[in-house]
Amino acid sequence: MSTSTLQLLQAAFLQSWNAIVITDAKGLQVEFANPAFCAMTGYTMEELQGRTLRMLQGPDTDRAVIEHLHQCLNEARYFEGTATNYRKDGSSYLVHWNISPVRGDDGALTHFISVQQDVSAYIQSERKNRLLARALDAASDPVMLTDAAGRIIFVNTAFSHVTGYGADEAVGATPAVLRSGLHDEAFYSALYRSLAEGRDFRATFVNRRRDGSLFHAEQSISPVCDERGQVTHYVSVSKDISERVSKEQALLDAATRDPLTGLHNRRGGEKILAEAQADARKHGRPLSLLVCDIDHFKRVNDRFGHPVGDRVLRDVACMLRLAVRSRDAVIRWGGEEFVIVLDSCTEARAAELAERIRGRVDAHRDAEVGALTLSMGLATLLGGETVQQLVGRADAALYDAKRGGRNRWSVARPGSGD
Ligand SMILES: Nc1nc2c(ncn2[C@@H]2O[C@H](COP(=O)(O)OP(=O)(O)OP(=O)(O)O)[C@@H](O)[C@H]2O)c(=O)[nH]1
Repeated sequence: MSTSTLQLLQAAFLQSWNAIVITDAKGLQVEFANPAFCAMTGYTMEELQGRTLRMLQGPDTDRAVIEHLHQCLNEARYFEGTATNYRKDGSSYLVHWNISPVRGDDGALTHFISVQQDVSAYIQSERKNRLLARALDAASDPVMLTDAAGRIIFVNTAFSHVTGYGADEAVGATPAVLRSGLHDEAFYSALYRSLAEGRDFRATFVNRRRDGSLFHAEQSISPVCDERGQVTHYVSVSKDISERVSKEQALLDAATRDPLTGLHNRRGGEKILAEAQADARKHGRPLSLLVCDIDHFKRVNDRFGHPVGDRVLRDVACMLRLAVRSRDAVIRWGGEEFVIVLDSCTEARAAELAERIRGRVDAHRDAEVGALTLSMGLATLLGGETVQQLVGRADAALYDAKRGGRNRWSVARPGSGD
């Protein structure tokens, strides 16, 4: 070997970032150690030379690894392992190392060379990652991680529990699998804008489970950036608030529903009417209103008692509900009076419906009460008319029907409710 090759090998040995140590053929006494090895162990070359590396072992050094090492040395075989070692100052570190036998030209074993690496920081960060992954998995709220392209790379157990998608199905898919179709484009534009600007996006999402059912989730989506500020991932943490929403809905229903008939009550009805009027104006659609009143209802109460009167109210409510389209709102306006809001319905069609309702109720025979009839007032929204004016005209038409002999319907005249 030329002098320059030898010099090169020596420089490589001395300058290597990896710790290198060369022992005798028994693998016991140190013959050479490079500066990286000295730095890692805290011993000087002089302190190491001629001594065995057993001094690096301590109470936490894995015995099984050391036993395997001895076996390899005895059999002059390659060894690789990881164990806790101790520096001169007593502090410990995790070392991953390998040992290779070195043979002379005649094939006889002359030395062992060992290349070592302090892997404490790596193992610690691995352990921390595992701990974090376990903590995320144990979290009671659903967590989802996606890559920068929006592909799901992790979901926790709570996510699977809430959505019905197992990790194996979710990973590789996109969060679009949860889309309910109930959010408009403006919602998603706000979401994408927020994330593109590096800001968190928080909102109540209506999501769809794997079985098709819907759930409400308070969701927070945050971009995660690398050291250069490039988005690498998105983290979504959510809270299933379906229970809260259904409780709120029940409270809202209690405030806007009539407990006897299950129809909208006057409060809910007024809101529906106001919205229907605004909608009709905006889209130039016709809006008709039917005010229905049970004839001589007082007599029902007086003759059969209040509970029978209640039951009759429920039955009439049911007949009205069945007579209209699902988009039409039936409201218990008060007492024995009902209002039907007929969206996109002309006066002519509303009149047909009024006659159909009248006929059905008239043909019905109540098991206890016998015959029942309804009187109705019909009004169709006029240009510039308020909800109050519309209801006023329908009421006036109802009054006409009552005066006209009951069991009939009347159409409101313009200006009749004033
Ligand atoms: N059972 C029961 N009766 C009610 C309820 N709300 C109002 N009523 C009764 O409905 C009756 C309405 O009587 P009136 O306003 O005189 O009207 P009517 O007897 O139907 O006569 P016309 O409307 O003129 O045909 C009253 O006896 C009220 O007590 C209710 O929730 N349950």
